[in-house]
Amino acid sequence: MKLPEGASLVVASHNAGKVREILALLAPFGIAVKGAGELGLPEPEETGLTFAENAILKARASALGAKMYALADDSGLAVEALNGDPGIYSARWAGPTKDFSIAMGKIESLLAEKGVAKARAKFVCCLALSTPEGEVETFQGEVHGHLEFPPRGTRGFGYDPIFVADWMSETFAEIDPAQKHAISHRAKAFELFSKAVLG
Ligand SMILES: O=c1nc[nH]c2c1ncn2[C@H]1C[C@H](O)[C@@H](COP(=O)(O)OP(=O)(O)OP(=O)(O)O)O1
Ligand SMILES: [Mg+2]
Repeated sequence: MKLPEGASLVVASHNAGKVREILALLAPFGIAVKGAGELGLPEPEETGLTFAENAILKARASALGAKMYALADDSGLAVEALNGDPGIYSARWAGPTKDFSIAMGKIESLLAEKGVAKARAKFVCCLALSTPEGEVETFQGEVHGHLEFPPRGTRGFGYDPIFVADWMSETFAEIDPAQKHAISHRAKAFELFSKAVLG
């Protein structure tokens, strides 16, 4: 589907780090963008069992609530040796206070128990666009790499301080945001989204 000329878009996320990245990716397209928070839209319960299901339910909730086009992002870190955990539960592993040092510590201890060093992992991002009527389309991207402990870097958000992409030596929290936008799971999903919807 195409975003109609002049239509504005709600970014259906309550995660400030994510919203910052999506706004940066959207910036070159000159679309009027609003945040779900500023429109007072609720944060729906993420009852889906896949990234796509959760992205769709978040996009629909904002689109129907605001009567606007809405773009949602469901994403997470999947660790191979942990059978893909935390996966769609990546935000929930950080607990109600959203403390990612707890979540990263949990991954570190689970890997230590298994005796796994430099665990293979990937970030996954599924973007869902909903029309004001609730018709949806999804776009998914991944970036592959491994985990390093202890966490390093102060940029980015979430699990960025332990993730090192293939062919890189710095974590996602150490690199320039522009470098992350060149290779990230979110950037890859956004590339598919922008070609299909904004092109
Ligand atoms: O680029 C990333 N760099 C580091 N960590 C990341 C990234 N992308 C997702 N993640 C982790 C943290 C985030 O909290 C969780 C997504 O969970 P997810 O439910 O999709 O988002 P959320 O609850 O934080 O905000 P919201 O649902 O309102 O969009 O995965
Ligand atoms: Mg969430």
